Amino acid sequence: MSEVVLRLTDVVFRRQGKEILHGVNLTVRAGEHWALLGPNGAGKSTILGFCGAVTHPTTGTVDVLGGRLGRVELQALRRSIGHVDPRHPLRSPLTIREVVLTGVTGSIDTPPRWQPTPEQLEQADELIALLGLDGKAGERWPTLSQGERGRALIARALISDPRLLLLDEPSTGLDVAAREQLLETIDLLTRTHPRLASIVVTHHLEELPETTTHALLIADGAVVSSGPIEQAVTTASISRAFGHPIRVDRHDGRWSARAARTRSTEVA
Ligand SMILES: Nc1ncnc2c1ncn2[C@@H]1O[C@H](COP(=O)(O)OP(=O)(O)OP(=O)(O)O)[C@@H](O)[C@H]1O
Repeated sequence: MSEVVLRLTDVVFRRQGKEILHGVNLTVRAGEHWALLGPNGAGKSTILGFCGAVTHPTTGTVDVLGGRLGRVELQALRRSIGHVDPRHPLRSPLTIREVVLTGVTGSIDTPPRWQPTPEQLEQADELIALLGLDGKAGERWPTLSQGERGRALIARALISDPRLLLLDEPSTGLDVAAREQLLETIDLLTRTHPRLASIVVTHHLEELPETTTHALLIADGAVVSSGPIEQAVTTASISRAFGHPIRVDRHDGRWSARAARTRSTEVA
């Protein structure tokens, strides 16, 4: 079996007298691609905060890349985790190439007096091409579409050669074509980076990459189902998690969900 990249054991999280997570278990291994699914307020971002070595659990343990949160230096751990956040707080008009290079420095802006090595520049350009942004390396952040920004941020995350890639609602704000291009790119990573493990957070089954292997479905801070995606994502589990009768389908590797309605003709 592949090595464990991430393990959450009996994780409980309390804030302001409220229990937000009630004992979550999750084991992610190298090469696995997880979806973290659930309705608004279920606790997805909170779980992603542990995976990204950003927050500590109240009780329970979180082991990320062999280091236990609370015992290892978080900054060092974070360098091995690629975190793609669509709300990336960039203010200055960096070019795509510069944005990708901020993945080397782990900063939002290019640090003063920092110069990339020729190898880092070459790697940035290779990733820019891999992410389908060929010929756009010199274009500036404010002029980019949401889809281009998303792909630039994935290149930024990959330049530090992470073992774990976290994608927080990567399709938010994308039109259908941009979403499909992004999903194709994420699928491509399974071939170019076969050891990489990933976790995609989403509310929408339609936004799952075809290459998703596992899913953790949560509702109200508790696990509804977890495991290989075909077992974890079913009409019953999704209906339970979202508190509504939802029919789940899969066609050509892609998932879809819609309300399970009884047609009036069938009722008659
Ligand atoms: N630091 C905090 N203090 C108090 N409550 C918090 C804190 N962090 C999260 N919560 C609460 O915990 C619950 C889970 O939040 P979380 O953001 O993890 O859910 P989510 O599944 O990511 O939701 P969404 O899909 O809306 O982004 C919410 O009710 C939220 O208000």
